Amino acid sequence: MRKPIIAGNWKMYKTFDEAVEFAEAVREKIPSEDKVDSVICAPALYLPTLVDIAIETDLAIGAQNMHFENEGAFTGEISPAQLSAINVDYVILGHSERREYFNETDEAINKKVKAALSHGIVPIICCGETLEEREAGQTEAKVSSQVKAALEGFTDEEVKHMVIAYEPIWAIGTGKTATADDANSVCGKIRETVGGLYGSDTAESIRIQYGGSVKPENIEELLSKEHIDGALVGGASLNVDSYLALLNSVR
Ligand SMILES: O=C[C@H](O)COP(=O)(O)O
Repeated sequence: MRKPIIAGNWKMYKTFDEAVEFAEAVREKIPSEDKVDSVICAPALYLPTLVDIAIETDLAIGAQNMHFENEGAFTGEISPAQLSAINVDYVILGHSERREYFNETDEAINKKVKAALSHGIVPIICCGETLEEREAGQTEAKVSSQVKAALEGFTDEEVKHMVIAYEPIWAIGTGKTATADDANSVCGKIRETVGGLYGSDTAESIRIQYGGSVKPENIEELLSKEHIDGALVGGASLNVDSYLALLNSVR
């Protein structure tokens, strides 16, 4: 039985005061971590404060990106060592916005996954197809090649602790959600890909989220599907009531 994981991705939203207000409002209302892993991935400059607010609660804090080197002359970047030193638990890697606007490659993402694991940070590895790729029948090939590239060179145990987020790019921030059956089918293919690389035990253990216009109104149906173990949520994670409703949708 895989524990659901619901992660909010705040992207480049919220001022510092808004972030603090949100974390203070939700911290005592997070469902038990025995039931669901509840994560907020916030802009980097808020992370130390949010980690402090979330300490000794069931809320976990994540970053939205990081470099793969521990230190160096990389202006503007943040390292895995810096994130782990402030007790950040998760990091989103390879989000489609990073791939598209910041030229992140599969190779860099693979290095980042390695770096995250070596610092005890759980990577949330994103994959997903464009509308053109979907219409050309290339969804499975695209997603599977992204997953293979990101997961190259690990042990079974390491892979079991990763999280994969399937986010069809055409469903991000558009209000269009993949149907629960379509999302489940692609998440099932991702599981098969992981199984082909690391065996069925690992495939059954790794958690796969769906992301793309997830809201309190559609999360229950998504979570009811066999291969969907949670959600990576943008817009609907920015509001206290809606974030808590997403978490409380886990039965
Ligand atoms: O990382 C989150 C996704 O990009 C989904 O964003 P959204 O829920 O606003 O569609």
